[in-house]
Amino acid sequence: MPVSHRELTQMFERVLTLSKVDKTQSVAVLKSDYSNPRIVRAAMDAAQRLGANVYGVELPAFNHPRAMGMDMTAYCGDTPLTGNIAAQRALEAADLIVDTMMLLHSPEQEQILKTGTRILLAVEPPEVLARIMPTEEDKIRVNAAAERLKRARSIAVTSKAGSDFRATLGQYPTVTEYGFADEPGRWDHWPSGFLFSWPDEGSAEGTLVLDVGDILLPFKTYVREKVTLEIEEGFIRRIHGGFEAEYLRDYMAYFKDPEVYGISHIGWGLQPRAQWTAMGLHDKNDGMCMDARAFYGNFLFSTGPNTEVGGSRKTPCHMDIPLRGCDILLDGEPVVLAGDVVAPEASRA
Ligand SMILES: O=c1ccc(O)c[nH]1
Ligand SMILES: [Fe+2]
Repeated sequence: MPVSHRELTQMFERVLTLSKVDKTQSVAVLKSDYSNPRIVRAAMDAAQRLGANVYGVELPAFNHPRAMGMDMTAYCGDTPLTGNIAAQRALEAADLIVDTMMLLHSPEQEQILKTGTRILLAVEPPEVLARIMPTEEDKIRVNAAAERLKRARSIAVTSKAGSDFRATLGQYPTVTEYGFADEPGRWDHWPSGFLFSWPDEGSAEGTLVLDVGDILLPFKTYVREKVTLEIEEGFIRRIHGGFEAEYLRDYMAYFKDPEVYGISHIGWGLQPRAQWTAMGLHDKNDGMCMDARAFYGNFLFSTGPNTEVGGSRKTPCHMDIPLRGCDILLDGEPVVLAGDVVAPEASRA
């Protein structure tokens, strides 16, 4: 439902406070032609009310001629910031950037974070921001799960639908998303509440079955008939099923890039305020549907780029695919069983 400007500003004051914004800080609000002006205004007002030095960085939108759709997660890598060194310097000067245009999965984001600047992505509709306000408790739970994932050397995912996937872990870092950017060099996304890593290169193997009700992002569709992905040596080798399988095959083939079939970040959702059902109540262009990525107990896997953790796959095609009802085991020990979080205890809602 609609959120008033006053409430949206107060929400930003709360989340920027959690992100350690105060009168000692400088805050840059990064925007482009397609940013939600209400979010830009609320972020600017809230940062000023917290006493920070506030400035705006506006970049002309960048449309890649082959990108399809409006979802910024669909076509990754090049952004309105790409190649604009002066704007990047202006952003690196900030203690915190509120990103209302999306730098995620771009090399520039990593370069900026390496300077110690924090980045908070905020592009979802105000109603979603309000329903999934981040809390210190979310941080504690996500970090508890991250302590377990950091130690893991293998992951196995199975489901009644027929998934039987495994990979080794350790080559790449664990990434947490709990909704506020409170530590130097941290990127986070409001709203969120999940964690992930990447399979060791070439180690992802087996089958992932997208069952009825699972979600395909950025298509923003619920699967209606099973799609089976066969994975060997880190890459999807076969996609079969009915219409959705054909649609996914054709969509990925469009990029004419073998790297689109690489398995990207894999992890699970820990946000009880995110709902599997929420996507059905929004238009495709309302936002990127973080409910689907963060809902409690999902297995979220993705395809394509791994540049944000130093990988070599800089393909633009990125699919985020959350599955319900999976068992997720780390080193043979369950963290999720039948789509419910079972361990570590400190991560359970
Ligand atoms: O918060 C996000 C959003 C998209 C994505 O691919 C990862 N994390
Ligand atoms: Fe993703």
